[in-house]
Amino acid sequence: MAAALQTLGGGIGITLHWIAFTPTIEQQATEEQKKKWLKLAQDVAIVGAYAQTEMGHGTFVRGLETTATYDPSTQEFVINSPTLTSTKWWPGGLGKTANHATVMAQLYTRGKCYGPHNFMVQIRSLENHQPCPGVTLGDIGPKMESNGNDNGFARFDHVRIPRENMLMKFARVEADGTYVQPPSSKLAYSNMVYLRGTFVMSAAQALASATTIAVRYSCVRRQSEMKPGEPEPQILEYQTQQYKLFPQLAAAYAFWFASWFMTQQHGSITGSMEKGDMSGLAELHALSAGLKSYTTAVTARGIDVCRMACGGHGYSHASGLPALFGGAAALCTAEGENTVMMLQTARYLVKCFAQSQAGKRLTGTVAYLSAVQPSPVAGNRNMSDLGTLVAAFQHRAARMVRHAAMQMQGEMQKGKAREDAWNSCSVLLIKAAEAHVHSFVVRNFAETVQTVEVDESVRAVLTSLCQLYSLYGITEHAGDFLKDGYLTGRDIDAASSHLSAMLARVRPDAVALVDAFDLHDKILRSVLGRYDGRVYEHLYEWAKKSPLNKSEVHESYYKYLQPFLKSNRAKL
Ligand SMILES: CC/C=C\C/C=C\C/C=C\C/C=C\C/C=C\C/C=C/C(=O)SCCNC(=O)CCNC(=O)[C@H](O)C(C)(C)COP(=O)(O)OP(=O)(O)OC[C@H]1O[C@@H](n2cnc3c(N)ncnc32)[C@H](O)[C@@H]1OP(=O)(O)O
Ligand SMILES: Cc1cc2nc3c(=O)[nH]c(=O)nc-3n(C[C@H](O)[C@H](O)[C@H](O)COP(=O)(O)OP(=O)(O)OC[C@H]3O[C@@H](n4cnc5c(N)ncnc54)[C@H](O)[C@@H]3O)c2cc1C
Repeated sequence: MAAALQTLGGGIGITLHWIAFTPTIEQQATEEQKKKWLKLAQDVAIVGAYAQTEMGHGTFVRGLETTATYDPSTQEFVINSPTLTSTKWWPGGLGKTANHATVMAQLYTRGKCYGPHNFMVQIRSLENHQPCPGVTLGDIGPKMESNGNDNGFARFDHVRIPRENMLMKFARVEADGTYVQPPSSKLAYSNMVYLRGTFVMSAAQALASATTIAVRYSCVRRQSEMKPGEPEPQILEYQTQQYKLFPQLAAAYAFWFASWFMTQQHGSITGSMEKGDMSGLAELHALSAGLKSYTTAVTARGIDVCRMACGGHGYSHASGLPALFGGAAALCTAEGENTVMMLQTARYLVKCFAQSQAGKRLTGTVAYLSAVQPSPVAGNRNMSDLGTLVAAFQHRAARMVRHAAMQMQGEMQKGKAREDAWNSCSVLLIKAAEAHVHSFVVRNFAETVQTVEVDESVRAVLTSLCQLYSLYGITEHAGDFLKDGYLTGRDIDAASSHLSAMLARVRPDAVALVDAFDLHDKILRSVLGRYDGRVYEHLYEWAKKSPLNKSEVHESYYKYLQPFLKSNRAKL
């Protein structure tokens, strides 16, 4: 993944060739079509972009305006951008790098629209890289981060492609224009499900990078006096610094383990789908959408906490943290904007809740929804027991899902249309879905630390990290757990004091825990996070290389400052 994210130099980028274009061929092309394009893509004999989003639509895929109209007389599709807002906008590599693109377009045949489908379109000449006839291309301009990637725009003016360029593994158009339905219309979205799943690992890696930088730097940096007259301590000795960094470190491990589960689930469910069993698709979509949304949001916030914990040097590009934040922030929007994705998970939860109310036994990641007792059993809980912590998160999620679903039912009973009831409860629905994903991450973390094949001393450290992650979640969201009395004020106090104990428990292993991510300096690209800890010498060397230091007196002095100073002095 790190290699794939490596751009080939400023201004071009083939990240999306690897993580979106090539997987789309793998997942949506027929065997015949794979023979034609897959090896070319894998050998980078062609470079591709995944062109779905348009200037006017990103979230609402069914609202995309690009058209692919079938012409049976020539057995071709005509790809067209009918409006300005239909201009493909954002796809990575589309501006200057790619010579092919999978284009998501509304399929029209025999005068009827069959919705969004993927089409292979050559966009640049393989001889001179000039845009193909009818294709207008360009870069969309500077962005918050990742300016090495040429996110681009594309317009199509009645560009003709052979019928065989429709990716036809699921849906097909016959030579005479007959449309053949896919097993599910959502299979055209399969690449997005796959990519969302990979974002969970991207988030874990990003948070692992940020915590590696911040923890290592917090052992190098000495500041202030903890006791008068004593030497300045490492800033990691301050409990507040531990409270900032260790929950992020624990989350990095939690998300890393969640990405293992996501990858395994994706493999097994898509394996079943290959055999025609579509039953797992809804769960896969809900899990990938929710995990992508949750992990990328927590990661972006967590990276900024790490940046702030490193003081002024954290704000310098020398730390690598601003770039990491910018990249992680992109993950919150790309591949399905986080709010919309979490609402997709909420939609699945409401559906499952209704099924469980109707007596159906739920399975998979929602099984707990039918098993959790509505009546709280208050009492002195053992807040250091992982089973107790997992049960608390599941009870919280089940209560919030039930509450949101019942609110929606209540709105509809008052006569509101389902869509209006949904919208007026969508904040509750989002919070319930977040609680659901949070409970999954906690449960998965606990199950992984209890079963992973490691030395018992390592298991003990991972168990402490899992307790820390869970206790942090409970104290940060205490109101959710207190609301129905499932946890008492005493339980929350116990959780807080146990959390403090866990901070102190993790401290001696903090550097080992970040070293275990095994992120090379070349990947970290951070003076503060250097493995050898020689921060100050390298910070000075880094600064001296700043372009502003190429000359002792910068040309701007002669152009602007000198005349300005002169005129001000003349007035004295
Ligand atoms: C270490 C790294 C550190 C930092 C990072 C460093 C660098 C990174 C920096 C820059 C790079 C950043 C990113 C690069 C990576 C990737 C690039 C990005 C690519 C893209 O963004 S590609 C475009 C992505 N676009 C989207 O995801 C669009 C989102 N919208 C949708 O998916 C759909 O429109 C939506 C919202 C699901 C709605 O679909 P629709 O309207 O058709 O359905 P409904 O809501 O009506 O639901 C109907 C029904 O269908 C079910 N369903 C929906 N989707 C799916 C699905 N995919 N699979 C299965 N089922 C689906 C839904 O559940 C409903 O079912 P029900 O009726 O309830 O039974
Ligand atoms: C770095 C980067 C790389 C990208 N790479 C690609 C790529 O390679 N290929 C590609 O096709 N696209 C790519 N994209 C585009 C990306 O997929 C879209 O930006 C994303 O899907 C969001 O769509 P949008 O930008 O239209 O935002 P909108 O959908 O307009 O969202 C704007 C706001 O409206 C809210 N909103 C929208 N719908 C709803 C709803 N139903 N309920 C509640 N709130 C809603 C959203 O939550 C959001 O806050 C990339 C984007 C970025 C930032």
